[in-house]
Amino acid sequence: MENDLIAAVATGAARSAIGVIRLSGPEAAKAAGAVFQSLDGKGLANHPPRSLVYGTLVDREGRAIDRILATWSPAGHSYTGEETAELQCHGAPAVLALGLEALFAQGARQAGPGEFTKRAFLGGRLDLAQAEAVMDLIDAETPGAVRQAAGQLSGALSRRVGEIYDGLVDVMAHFHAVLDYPDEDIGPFEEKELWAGLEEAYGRLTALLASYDSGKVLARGVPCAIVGRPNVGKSTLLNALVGYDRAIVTDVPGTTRDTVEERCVLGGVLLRLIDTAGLRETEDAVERIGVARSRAAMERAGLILVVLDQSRRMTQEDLQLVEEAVALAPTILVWNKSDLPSGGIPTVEGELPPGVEVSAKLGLGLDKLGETVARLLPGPADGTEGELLTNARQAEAAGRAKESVWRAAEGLRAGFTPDAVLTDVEEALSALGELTGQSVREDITARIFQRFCVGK
Ligand SMILES: Nc1nc2c(c(=O)[nH]1)N(C=O)[C@@H](CNc1ccc(C(=O)N[C@@H](CCC(=O)O)C(=O)O)cc1)CN2
Ligand SMILES: Nc1nc2c(ncn2[C@@H]2O[C@H](COP(=O)(O)OP(=O)(O)OP(=O)(O)O)[C@@H](O)[C@H]2O)c(=O)[nH]1
Ligand SMILES: [Mg+2]
Repeated sequence: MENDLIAAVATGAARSAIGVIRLSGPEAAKAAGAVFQSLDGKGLANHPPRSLVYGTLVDREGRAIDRILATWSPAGHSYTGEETAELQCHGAPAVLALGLEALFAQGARQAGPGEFTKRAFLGGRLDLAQAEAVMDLIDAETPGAVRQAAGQLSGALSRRVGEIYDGLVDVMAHFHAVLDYPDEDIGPFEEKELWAGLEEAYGRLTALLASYDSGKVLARGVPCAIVGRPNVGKSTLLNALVGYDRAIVTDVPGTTRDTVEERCVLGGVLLRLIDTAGLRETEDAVERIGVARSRAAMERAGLILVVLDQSRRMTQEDLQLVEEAVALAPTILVWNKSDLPSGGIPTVEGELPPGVEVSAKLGLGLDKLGETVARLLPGPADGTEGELLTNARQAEAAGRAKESVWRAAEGLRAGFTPDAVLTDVEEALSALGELTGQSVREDITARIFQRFCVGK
C-alpha cells in the first residue's frame, strides 16, 4: 500500500523562536509549495532539493501568515526515505496551527506519534534499535544518556547484536550441512567447533544482558529514597539538590507527611529523588501512613540516602535504619548539618556504608555527595556507550536468545538430533532479530512507535 501524505509540527507545542512543520509522502514538495510563495516566484519544487528557500507562508485562504524558509528532499534522500518537505516558521503555536491547516487543505493528514520514524524503519533506513535510539535521544536528560542514544542511533548496539547473530548463523550452517548429508555423522572435531560457537554466543549474550544494569540507569535514572529520622534535614537536602524550594521545611519534626518526588542530576547520574516522612513511632494516623510510604520508597529505591544529623549522637534507631537500607540498595550516609558542632562520632561495630558530610542548608558538600554517587553507581565502561541494552523489551529478547543458546548447547551435549539443536538456534536467531526488528511482530512495532512524540 502506498503511504499517504502526513504532516505535523516537529518542534513541540511551546512558543519558540523557530517552529518546523514537516511533511512526508507523495508530492510533499507540491503540497508545501501550494502554501508557500518563494520571493523569486518559482515554485518550491523548482528549486534544487535540500536547499533553503525564503518566502511567504499563506493560510488556506491565501493570506500571508509568516515569512519562512522552506526546503524539500526527493524520495530516497530523506529521513523517512519518502519525498519530504519542511517549513521553518516563527515558532508561534498559532502560526504553526494555521500552516498545518493549510497543508491539510492540500490533502495532507495529521501524522500520528512516531509516524515519520516508523516510515524510516519500514523503509529500511533505520533498524528498530536505531529507531528506539531516536526517542531515547529526545528523552535524554544527562550527557551519558545522550551519548548512549547517539551511539545506538549510529548502529553500535545493532552491530553488537549482529556479531552474535552472525556467529549463530555459522553454527546453523554447520548443522544444515549435517542434515543435508545425513550419512556423515558429526565428527568430534566438528562437534567441538559447534560447541565453541555456542559458547561464544552464550558469553556474548551474558555480557549484553549484563549491560542492561548500567543501560537502565542511563536511560531511566535511579529511584533514590532520602530517609532518616524526623528533622535531620531530608527535605532541605532535596531542595538543595533540585535547586529550589520544592518541599516544605520547618523545625517541627514530622513536617513531611507524604512522599515528594523530583528529579536531579548528581554525579552525572539522573536521580529520581523521593523525599520521605521522617521515620519514628507515632500515634498520628496521617504520619503513620507517611512512615509506611517511606519504607515503601526504600524498597523500590536503587540508591538510598540515609540522612543523619551529625550535631546529634547516632542512635540505635539510626543504626537499625542503616542496616535496613544496606540490605535493600546501595546506601550513602549523609551526615547533615556539618555547619553545627559535631555531636560526637559514635563507636560502631562493623562497617558503615560510605559517608559524606554536608550542610544541606548552606549547600556544602554536595559535590562530594555527587562523587560518591558516581563511585557507587558506575556508568558504562568507556567506549561501550551506544551498545548497552536500555529498555525492558530489548533485555527480554536478549534473555530469550540466551536461554535458547543454552538449550542448544545442552542438546548438543546430550547427543540430541541435529534438527532438535537447530530449532533452539533458530529461536535464538529470531529473538535476536527482534532487537533490530528483522523478526518483530507488527503489533509490537506499533506499540514501540506509539511511545514516540508527534512529529518524530
Ligand atoms: N530539519 C531537520 N533536522 C533534523 C531532522 C530532520 O528530518 N529535519 N532529523 C530527523 O528527524 C534528524 C537528522 N536525521 C536525518 C537523517 C537522514 C536524513 C537524510 O536526508 N538522509 C538521506 C541523505 C543523506 C545524505 O545527505 O547523504 C539518506 O539517508 O539518503 C536527514 C535527516 C535531526 N535533525
Ligand atoms: N544548621 C543546619 N540546619 C539544618 C540543615 N539542614 C536542615 N536544617 C534544619 O533542620 C530543620 C529540619 O529540616 P527539614 O529539612 O524539614 O528536616 P526533615 O528531615 O525533612 O524533617 P521531617 O520532614 O520532619 O522528617 C529545619 O529547621 C532546617 O532548617 C543544615 O545543614 N544545617
Ligand atoms: Mg521533611
